[in-house]
Amino acid sequence: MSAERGKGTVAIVGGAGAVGSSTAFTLMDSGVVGEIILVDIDDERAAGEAMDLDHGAYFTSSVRVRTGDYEDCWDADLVVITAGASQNSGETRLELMERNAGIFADMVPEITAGLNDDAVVLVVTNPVDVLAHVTWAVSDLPADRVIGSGTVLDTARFRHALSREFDLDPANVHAYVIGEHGDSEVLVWESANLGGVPFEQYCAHRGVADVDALRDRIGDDVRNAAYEIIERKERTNYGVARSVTATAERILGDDNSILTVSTLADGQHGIEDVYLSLPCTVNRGGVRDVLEFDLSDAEQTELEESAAVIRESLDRLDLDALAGD
Ligand SMILES: NC(=O)C1=CN([C@@H]2O[C@H](COP(=O)(O)OP(=O)(O)OC[C@H]3O[C@@H](n4cnc5c(N)ncnc54)[C@H](O)[C@@H]3O)[C@@H](O)[C@H]2O)C=CC1
Ligand SMILES: CC(=O)C(=O)O
Repeated sequence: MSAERGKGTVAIVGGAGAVGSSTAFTLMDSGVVGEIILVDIDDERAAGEAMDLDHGAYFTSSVRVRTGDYEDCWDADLVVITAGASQNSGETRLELMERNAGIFADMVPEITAGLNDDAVVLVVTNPVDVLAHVTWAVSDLPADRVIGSGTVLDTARFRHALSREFDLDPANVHAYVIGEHGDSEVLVWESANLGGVPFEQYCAHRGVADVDALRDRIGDDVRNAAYEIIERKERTNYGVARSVTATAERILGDDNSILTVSTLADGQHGIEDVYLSLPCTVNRGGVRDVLEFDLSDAEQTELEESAAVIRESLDRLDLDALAGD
């Protein structure tokens, strides 16, 4: 790691925006980061955010926060990309694709041209699966070092909903959301468990009368969470900041943690050559391995449909042209 005191350097591209600056704020408390570099085309706002954040370092940690340009990413251990347009109320994540793919095609080669060999790039901008794929395609980076923030946030929303429903410590809730970070995401009930007790068995234990209705209600809440928040405050930033910080901590801490980040599927569950979220072991090298696990037949079909949604979007982009081939 390159930063002072053996801690990591994180560059946040889009760092003056709501998600980027909120992520910088939460990263400052992580204990694994020594320097945060905010990179943004809005130089003035980035400078203001960096000053404001850096003053807070007095109270929390020895993290230094400063601004930089794309070349400053080259010294980073982790580059988080939050740059680009965000959804308006009622807009889907996929509707941002054309706007943000163009930005990525211009920006990513400059960010990655001189990147550390062992740096990891974590894409957050939506539609995150498509843009992680674009980042990989327009750079020379190996796929295991290009990660999308994926459904880490959706998995947190799912676990949060279950823990609130049953008034249970979230640490005892084990459940994943996989597939697209978007409307076609898949809540995996087949392996969901509360303290090791399978979901349906736990529902019986707690006297849940209509398990299907509970599944539907929680599924709708998790899938629509971002729409509900954006309708009220125009954006989501705090939940995602915490989920990106948690992912950054696991990467920089070399933790071998299992997270549902977006990765290039390589035959898992019969899916190939598309970035989507599956449970992955994450460490300093990025994605170490991708897990396959039990899905019901319906969940397997939903996952295939989710992969098809992402694939159709990718097919609308000319990846070769974006890569300048
Ligand atoms: N993956 C996830 O779980 C989530 C993703 N998002 C996505 O994050 C993205 C950012 O959202 P917000 O921060 O709310 O938007 P924002 O508009 O507040 O910030 C975007 C920032 O990107 C900067 N920017 C634009 N083009 C740039 C370029 N070429 N180089 C450097 N900086 C550039 C802008 O100046 C701005 O400061 C959106 O695409 C949003 O949908 C938001 C929440 C959750
Ligand atoms: C905006 C977005 O992707 C989210 O909050 O899930």
